[in-house]
Amino acid sequence: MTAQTLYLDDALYHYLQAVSVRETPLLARLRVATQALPEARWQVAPEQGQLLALLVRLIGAQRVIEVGTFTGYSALCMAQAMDHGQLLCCDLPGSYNDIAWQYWREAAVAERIEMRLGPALQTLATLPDERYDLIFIDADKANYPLYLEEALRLLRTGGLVVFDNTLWSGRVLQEQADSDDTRAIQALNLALKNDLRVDLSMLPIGDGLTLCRKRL
Ligand SMILES: C[S@@+](CC[C@H](N)C(=O)[O-])C[C@H]1O[C@@H](n2cnc3c(N)ncnc32)[C@H](O)[C@@H]1O
Repeated sequence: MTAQTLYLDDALYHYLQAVSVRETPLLARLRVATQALPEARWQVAPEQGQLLALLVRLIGAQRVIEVGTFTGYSALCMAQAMDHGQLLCCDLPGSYNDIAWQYWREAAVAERIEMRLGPALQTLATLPDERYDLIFIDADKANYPLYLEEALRLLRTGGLVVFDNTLWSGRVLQEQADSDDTRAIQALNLALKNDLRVDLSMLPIGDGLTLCRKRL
């Protein structure tokens, strides 16, 4: 029996990337362009992007929402995995919005993406119940518990909500949390453990990725 998830040192992590990540040249260019920005660490890891694309394909997602788009890397991964359908991206206005559109156009997926700029909770509140297949949450952490409630309203039965950063660089271990973001992620993780509305798996990939499948 495997007793514990394997610790990945640098060598093993690079091996995992080398043998499993199929990043396209366009995604690689977007990643390199993003690395030049001060907020570079916001972007998901390539293996996370690839997992999101796999999830889109696994459940045949056609209506997808992303909360937190930045330069569009995770959105591009998901959009390219959709044969048809629509990806709604929620973000705040920023110079990185244009970078996202530049790469989405180059990938010929721009026509299946809509971007709404403004606080995502306000955007989500305008959307209809139980219409969406997959929702990826990767924005303001302090609102994660509220995003869970909105996601469960918006998802169809069997739909997936995916939260990024649920290990929060280890800060989830803090007994006296030093920020609202940390407290919110801790609260979300604890609540999900016993939330019978969802099937649950927390993956130690990237900064922690939690998958929740809506049961009813
Ligand atoms: C971690 S980055 C997203 C990274 C992106 N998923 C990727 O892989 O490249 C978080 C994004 O959330 C956006 N954001 C932060 N607070 C937000 C809010 N209240 N509503 C909408 N977007 C927000 C930020 O502008 C930023 O672009």
